[in-house]
Amino acid sequence: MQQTHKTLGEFIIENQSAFKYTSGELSRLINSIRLAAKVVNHEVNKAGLVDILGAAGDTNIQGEDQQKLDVYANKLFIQTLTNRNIVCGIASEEEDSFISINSQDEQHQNKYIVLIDPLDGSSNIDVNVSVGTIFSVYRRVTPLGTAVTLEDFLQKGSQQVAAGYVIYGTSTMLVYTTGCGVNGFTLNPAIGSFYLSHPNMQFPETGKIYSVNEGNYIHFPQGIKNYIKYCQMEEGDRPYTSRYIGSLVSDFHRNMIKGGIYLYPKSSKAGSGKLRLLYECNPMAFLAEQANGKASDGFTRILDIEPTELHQRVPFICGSRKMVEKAEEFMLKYS
Ligand SMILES: O=P(O)(O)OC[C@H]1O[C@](O)(COP(=O)(O)O)[C@@H](O)[C@@H]1O
Ligand SMILES: [Mg+2]
Ligand SMILES: [Mg+2]
Repeated sequence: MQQTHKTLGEFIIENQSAFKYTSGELSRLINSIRLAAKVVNHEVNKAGLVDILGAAGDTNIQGEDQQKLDVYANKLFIQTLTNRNIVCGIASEEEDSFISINSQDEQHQNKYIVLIDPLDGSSNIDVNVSVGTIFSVYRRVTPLGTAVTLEDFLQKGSQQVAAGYVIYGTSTMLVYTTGCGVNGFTLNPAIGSFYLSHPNMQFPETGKIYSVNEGNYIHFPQGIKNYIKYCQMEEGDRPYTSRYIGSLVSDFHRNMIKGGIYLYPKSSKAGSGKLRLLYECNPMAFLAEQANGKASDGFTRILDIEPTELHQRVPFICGSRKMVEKAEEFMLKYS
């Protein structure tokens, strides 16, 4: 990475005023995510994976077998955000309930909460395929200096002040928004700095890639079945290419660069879909909209959904605006 690219730190300082929400505290929060991501990246890539690969032998509240790396990443992000005394609460895919971080000392009246999927794409961990981390940041709604409550976490996605992901792939990137566009930073592992490599990332208005687990096809609503057939027809700009990595972060990242649509619909197997609203769909939807893309459950804008519980799942359709609108047309017409 030539030195010409500015570092994440330089970018934040330069854009302090420009960002809609960036405050010094929020910048320190993003920097904490960056620090933790570097350590997780090291573990994901280091030779000594034997000690943190494989199943941890537990299951999380979702009933999913926890991989050691899920547990390791979860502990690391929670520790980093707690020790740097930047947030007043954390909710994680790997924790049954939210964690209240009470710092009673006066000067630390932290106002931000973080919801996190510490390791996204868990099924890829043992097979050396890219995985990610997803985070979502809100201002608390209950009084400063008190213990956070569930109300602080059950906010609509439209209330987010920041959201982003880390992708541990052929290179490691931090991609985030604070409400004024999406910027991507690539880690130069030789010196441990993230450099602005993808300024102002935008979804192409349309694309030729659709990402869905077609193994669930027979369980999909009729509208989704018909949309998938539409993608495969020899007509107009189609057939599209099917690309599905099995890691939301990786499929989203590729589609944002090349143009495409990601679908995880509800099905007779997964009644509300698989992805969690608060720490997967909302942050990815915020990023999508900030990059001129779109995200819905097939009918409702993801960022407008009123959350009812911490780990609730919703159907998720996200990507290039025209492709999402076409899928919504099929959902409206056939479901
Ligand atoms: O294997 P499936 O059912 O297609 O699900 C794949 C999806 O599940 C996920 O792995 C869910 O995320 P977690 O790995 O964090 O549980 C997404 O990253 C991915 O898009
Ligand atoms: Mg996930
Ligand atoms: Mg996960």
